[in-house]
Amino acid sequence: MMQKHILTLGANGQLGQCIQKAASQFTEFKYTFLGSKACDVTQKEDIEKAIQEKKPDFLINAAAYTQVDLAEDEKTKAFSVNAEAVENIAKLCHEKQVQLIHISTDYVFNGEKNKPYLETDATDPINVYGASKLAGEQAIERIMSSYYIFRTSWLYSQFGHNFYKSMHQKIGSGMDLKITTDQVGCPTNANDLAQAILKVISTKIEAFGVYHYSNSGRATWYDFAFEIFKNENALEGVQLSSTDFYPTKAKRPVYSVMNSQKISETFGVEIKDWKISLLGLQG
Ligand SMILES: NC(=O)C1=CN([C@@H]2O[C@H](COP(=O)(O)OP(=O)(O)OC[C@H]3O[C@@H](n4cnc5c(N)ncnc54)[C@H](OP(=O)(O)O)[C@@H]3O)[C@@H](O)[C@H]2O)C=CC1
Ligand SMILES: Cc1cn([C@H]2C[C@H](O)[C@@H](COP(=O)(O)OP(=O)(O)O[C@H]3O[C@@H](C)C(=O)[C@@H](O)[C@H]3O)O2)c(=O)[nH]c1=O
Repeated sequence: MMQKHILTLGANGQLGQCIQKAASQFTEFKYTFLGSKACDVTQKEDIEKAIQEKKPDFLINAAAYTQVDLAEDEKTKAFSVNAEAVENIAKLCHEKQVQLIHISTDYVFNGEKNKPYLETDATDPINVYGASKLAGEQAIERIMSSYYIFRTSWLYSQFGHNFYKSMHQKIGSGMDLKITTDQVGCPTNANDLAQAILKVISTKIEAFGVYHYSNSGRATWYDFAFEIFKNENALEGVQLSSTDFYPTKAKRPVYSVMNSQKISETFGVEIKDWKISLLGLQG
């Protein structure tokens, strides 16, 4: 049987690098990884060329504009990558019968709920990044049916820029760190997400649609920072304190814990506790 081919765009970002790493555990597939230089998703002809040349069965779109605060001032750019480019990807995937795997965010919700968000809950983004990601989701839903949209939250890993790495860099610095308790969500190890994505594809179940995938449990950003330093026995080396207000340009949802039961029941994807998964990365 012909090996199925997975094309990943935005391959040098945090998730893209985690997918490259996870690929070694899913050897039944052939892979192509293209970064933003090889395929700029805002250029329709770049996507067209990549699909034409590689003829993938699956396209994972790991490309995104992810700077939540800057997006407030760069609305056009955020929408260009997170919405318009996604619309073109969806059109081309639909035309060429490529299954699309797209990643979205907990920031599509307004945070007014107080129990974990379900896929069926109403979206209502409160910042530009969230609005641009929602527009991307809606374009896919309008254009095609053979898609997976995985909404995830608070991604971190050994790759790229993320909260875990910025805290880690402060170990032993003696710095005064004030970390907010004003949001409750769930840190998610991007390596776990990468494995979940490949696992879903490998099941061949084809139950398309929107799925929530995060690690389990709940945390504030302060809890997350505390756990990072604790795991390194480094609580002494910084001045860590909590604050209930850390001013930022973009508003963020006060509550964005997601319920990942649907993906777990449909595909048998394992959902790890966030503290255990973090320890796995640090231990
Ligand atoms: N990070 C997080 O906390 C969360 C992320 N998500 C979603 O998960 C997905 C992966 O995020 P993550 O890996 O963390 O993000 P990163 O910012 O680490 O990676 C995004 C990648 O997209 C690339 N990219 C940006 N613009 C373009 C473009 N025009 N053409 C091609 N590639 C482009 C970037 O490349 P370059 O740097 O060269 O521009 C970068 O490599 C995204 O959809 C994001 O919205 C969801 C929830 C939480
Ligand atoms: C650096 C720092 C941040 N904070 C606060 C600011 C903010 O409210 C919160 C999180 O900070 P960040 O800006 O790192 O995280 P943020 O960019 O909001 O992370 C989000 O990224 C996008 C891409 C997503 O999709 C979301 O799921 C989520 O992961 O922590 C502190 O309280 N103290 C600090 O020293």
